[in-house]
Amino acid sequence: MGRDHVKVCVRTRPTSTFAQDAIVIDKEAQTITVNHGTLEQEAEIAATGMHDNRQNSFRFQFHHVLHNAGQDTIYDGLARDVVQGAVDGISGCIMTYGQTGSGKTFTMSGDSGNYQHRGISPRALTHVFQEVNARIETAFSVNITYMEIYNEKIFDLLVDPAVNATKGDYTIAEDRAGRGVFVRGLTEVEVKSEQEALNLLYGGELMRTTAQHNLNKKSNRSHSIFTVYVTQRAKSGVSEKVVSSKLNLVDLAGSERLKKALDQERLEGRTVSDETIKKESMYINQSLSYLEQCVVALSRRNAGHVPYRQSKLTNVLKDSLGGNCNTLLLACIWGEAQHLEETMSTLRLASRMMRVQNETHALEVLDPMQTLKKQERTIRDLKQELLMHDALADRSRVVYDPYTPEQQQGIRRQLEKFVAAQGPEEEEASFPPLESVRQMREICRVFKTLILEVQGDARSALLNSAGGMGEGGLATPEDGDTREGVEGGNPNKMQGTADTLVGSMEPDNGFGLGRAPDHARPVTVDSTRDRPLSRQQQGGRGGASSAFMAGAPPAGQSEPKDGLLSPVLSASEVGDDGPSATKRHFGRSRVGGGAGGGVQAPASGTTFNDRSLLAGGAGGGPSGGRWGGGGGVVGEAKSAMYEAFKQGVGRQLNGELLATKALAKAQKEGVREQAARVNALKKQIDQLQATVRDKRLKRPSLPDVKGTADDVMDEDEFKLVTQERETKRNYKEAFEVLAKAKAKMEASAQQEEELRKDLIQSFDGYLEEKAEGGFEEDGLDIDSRAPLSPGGGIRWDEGGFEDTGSLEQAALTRVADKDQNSLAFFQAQKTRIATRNQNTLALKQAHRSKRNR
Ligand SMILES: Nc1ncnc2c1ncn2[C@@H]1O[C@H](COP(=O)(O)OP(=O)(O)OP(=O)(O)O)[C@@H](O)[C@H]1O
Repeated sequence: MGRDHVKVCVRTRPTSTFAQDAIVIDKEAQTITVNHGTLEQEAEIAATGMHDNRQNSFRFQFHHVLHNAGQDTIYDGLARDVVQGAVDGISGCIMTYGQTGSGKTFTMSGDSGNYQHRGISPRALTHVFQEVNARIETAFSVNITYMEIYNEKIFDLLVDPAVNATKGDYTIAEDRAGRGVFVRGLTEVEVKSEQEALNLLYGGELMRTTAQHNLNKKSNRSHSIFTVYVTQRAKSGVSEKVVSSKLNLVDLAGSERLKKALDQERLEGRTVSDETIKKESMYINQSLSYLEQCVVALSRRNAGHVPYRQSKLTNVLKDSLGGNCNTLLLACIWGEAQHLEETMSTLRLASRMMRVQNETHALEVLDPMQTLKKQERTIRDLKQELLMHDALADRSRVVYDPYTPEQQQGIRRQLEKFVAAQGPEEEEASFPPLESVRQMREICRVFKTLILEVQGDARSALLNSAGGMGEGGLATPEDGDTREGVEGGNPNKMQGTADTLVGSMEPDNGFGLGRAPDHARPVTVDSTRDRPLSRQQQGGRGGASSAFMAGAPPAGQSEPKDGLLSPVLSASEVGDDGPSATKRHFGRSRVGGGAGGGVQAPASGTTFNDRSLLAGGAGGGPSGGRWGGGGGVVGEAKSAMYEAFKQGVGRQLNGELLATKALAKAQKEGVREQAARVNALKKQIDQLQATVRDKRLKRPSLPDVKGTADDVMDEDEFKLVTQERETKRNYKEAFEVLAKAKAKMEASAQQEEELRKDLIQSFDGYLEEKAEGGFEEDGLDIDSRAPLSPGGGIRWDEGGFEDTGSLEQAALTRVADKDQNSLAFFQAQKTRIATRNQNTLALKQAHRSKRNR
């Protein structure tokens, strides 16, 4: 076991405008000095020409400072050891930390379209499988999980995003003997090859971006954790030891301040509300600040309480921070002047991390199956030894199987003879011959039974004689006493059965039915009738209460000594609605409790509903995504591409959108006209009603035949009333037409929104596909439209039909010629692109069928 400090390295993102005056890197001493004065200080210095004594120069020392370093340097110089440790049985964790855009994802995952620029994760998988394949004497099992923590909620990246949306939150558990901290319920996939592992890595990344579209959450606003579990045991099966380790590859969310996050999102054209961004920033900052609190607590000489449980991130990383783990922190910084504040904060946390110490040792556990097998082998060997020993000692009658009832009876008869023997000679003759320790043990056991029987007989004889000496004197069969044993007038039988229990051995060598003791009687309805029922019993419903009513204690519960049946649930547990309602209540209160820190986690399906999707996606233009920034297509160029896309690849979809838009507009106009008609009719009704009312007030009253006054309508008034009735009918009809027209208009508007969203998504996919051209730079040309079938297939090309099997083979040969190790990466990319295309297609089809419903 060894104690090691967390290794901390700083990586600068290459930039042409590196703030050389403000950030001074000493590669020899591995230090960074930041000359960071506040704006007020600088203004003050400019105005007065005098420096104040506030510190504005900070020097940080790290294990490594890598300026303009390539991906190879990062992996071979830093990450390789951690991965090697994980294969050797010591868990490892590599974390990237820093502000958005500083190169965290580039460092961890790299460029998925470029083999040379692949990051730590794909390289680590190559490394792991190289070791697994090389160590032929060891049986490895490699399992993978991939998750992200977004707004303090865990998302499984190895399942469809829709599954995550319906699933409740996952729980974090700890297995001290094996895998350490893990997330219960997360999909864990066993992988047999590097390519399978790479497929999961890229598949998970694809899930992140798919969820980005569907849930409007952005991948760089979440923490992602890719975990590789390695279990190894000796193939020979001689050792029952199992060594477990894991490798956590953590890409943390951007650590910038809220204002910067807002500016950045706006710049990238992300179409979500400020509230959403604020909420994301709040969760990110909260979890990073808890991470910092843990690091501060751990960096103290005597680390007391470490607040791991405050956030999901720190809880999941519990054993990577101050636990049994080789931890490497890669702090990524952007060396430009405008990012100085973020750089300072990154360097501060990184330098604190330098003080954190971890304990590293391989975790060995015993495989229960192997242990059992080993013990079975030992027993078999020992039995053989014993047989040989018996044969040599002429003890051939010794048996090692359990004694049968007949053999036990034989011992019993011999012992009875021995007990009945008179004098030493008889005793000697009746003494059972001793053959083995096992036989001696069995003799003792049978002897014990005999003694207990005699004791029991003596006790019951005493009791019977005491009972017979009571009121009625000594009981005789003539007295009509029907007690067992007495009935037949055989005192021996009475003694023999009085205390012989059901299944006990009887003196005549058989198993008697005996008599169950009183205390062994089951509780009957009668026996509980007199007992007062507790409140819970009276109030309980369902299974538990019916068990009470039948008088039987609930399964698994014994009857309490005081005679009262114990309640299934305590009073506090049983609510008015019975036990199940109580459970529901607990469930709710637990949810409430889980939302600690004053912020309630979003209930699944609440935050990420269709409406928020519409709000984000239907913003009128293509969503920013990864294309919005980081050197991608920006602003006007992107709009121009979008326009071109609408006229080209997306023409059909755009045509549909325009037609639907026109229809929606015409329908809106129709609704407006119909609403005017309805309003006019309403006005007409009001006027008619007023006129009729007026007329009714003015007309004279005439006495009727019964002498009471009654209203008589003149012709004019009759006409008006008829007209009013007619207008009301027209109004009703017009209103119904209006309602139908409105419904149609809303459906068209919705269809328009969906088409627009489709168009934007297709555009995003189109851009991404274009960007896959990165392979071409490398000479690894992957055709994203070609079907991914190992046997090949036929595809349409400009020149006509082509056999893609031979094309694929040619591409593979080219890749292998260039670098044999890149084959798995190449294949995984093909799978990723094919999956992405399938996802896009499925998404479009789902939208279509929804629209047509
Ligand atoms: N060391 C580097 N060399 C070359 N390009 C880099 C380097 N670091 C970052 N980049 C480029 O900078 C851009 C932003 O990097 P990246 O996405 O890795 O940043 P990030 O810190 O992960 O940001 P986010 O928090 O948004 O995910 C990418 O286009 C990436 O290719």
